Amino acid sequence: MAVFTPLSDEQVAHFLERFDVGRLERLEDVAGGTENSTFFVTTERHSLVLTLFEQGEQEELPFFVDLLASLDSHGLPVPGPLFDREGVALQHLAGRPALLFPRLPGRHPEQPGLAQCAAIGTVLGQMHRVSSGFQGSRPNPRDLRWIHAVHSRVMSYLDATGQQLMRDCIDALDAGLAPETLPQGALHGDLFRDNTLFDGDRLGGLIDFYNGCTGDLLFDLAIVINDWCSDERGELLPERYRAIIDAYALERPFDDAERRVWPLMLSMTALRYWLSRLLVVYVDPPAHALTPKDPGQYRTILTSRMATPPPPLP
Ligand SMILES: Nc1ncnc2c1ncn2[C@@H]1O[C@H](COP(=O)(O)OP(=O)(O)O)[C@@H](O)[C@H]1O
Ligand SMILES: N[C@@H](CCOP(=O)(O)O)C(=O)O
Repeated sequence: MAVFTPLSDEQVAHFLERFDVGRLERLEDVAGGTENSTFFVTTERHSLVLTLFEQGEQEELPFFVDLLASLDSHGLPVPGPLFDREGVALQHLAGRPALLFPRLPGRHPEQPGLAQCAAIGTVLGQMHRVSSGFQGSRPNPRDLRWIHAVHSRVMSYLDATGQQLMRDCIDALDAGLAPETLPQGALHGDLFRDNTLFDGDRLGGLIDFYNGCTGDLLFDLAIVINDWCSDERGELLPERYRAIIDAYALERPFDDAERRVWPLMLSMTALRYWLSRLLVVYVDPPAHALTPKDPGQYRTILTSRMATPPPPLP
């Protein structure tokens, strides 16, 4: 379930009066999602999504509004926030910060086909190309410094092999990644399949930008590759990999530093999710009872990335 703060039709009808969207026709709770309360809102003229922010860094919300509005203004398929008649996007409803978005079409792809992989590579490359000019700043909260800061909190929950894997990965990142300077820009920060919508092979859009930040563009691509292209054993699926990488490179070619660090970036983002999932399971469970995501999946992916270098970037 993903409605932690229920809303009545009356509350939402009253809220919508601030916007030029027409009268409320239907309000539905959205079952998916993990952090915020999400509602589908149908008015006389629009299909919308209403999000109430339940947790997280609420002072960061203006950054997310600016980022989405900027990407939307460049014609990227993202839900650009709606502004009310006074030009304000960020609202309050039922004691929570609230945003209203257009509802994008489609469903999350579980087993993405090659056309879907190419589409996500293209749009991520386009997004990175325009986002390098984005003026906002939110340093990546899940970078190498974060890994250094939190890994000791989960070590005692790992067996000896897991501890060694984590140490070896951090040592490799310190030696090979830390000294490099990579192309920068705004990132989605969590572009898993379940943060995309597809109508057949047509990309409906990218959603859930609440891990959005600024930093190494390659970090974003590595997250996509690990989620979209890993099999049960954590190994890369070569056809999906090629489809994403080639489509991305046509939009934003890689530089030499990115080619050098690519294997490490895949390991780093695998470690980032292994760690964040371990923290949820053992250290800092969320306030709401939800089934936690399996840390073991990302341990398996990291083991594979550390053992087998990926095909090089073009
Ligand atoms: N703009 C949108 N268009 C269509 N569906 C959306 C949109 N935003 C969210 N959703 C739906 O709501 C679900 C939860 O949204 P999400 O932002 O991922 O929540 P959470 O931050 O709680 O994980 C998504 O999986 C998707 O089905
Ligand atoms: N997609 C992530 C969940 C979001 O990451 P978080 O760091 O914000 O918890 C996953 O699959 O673990």
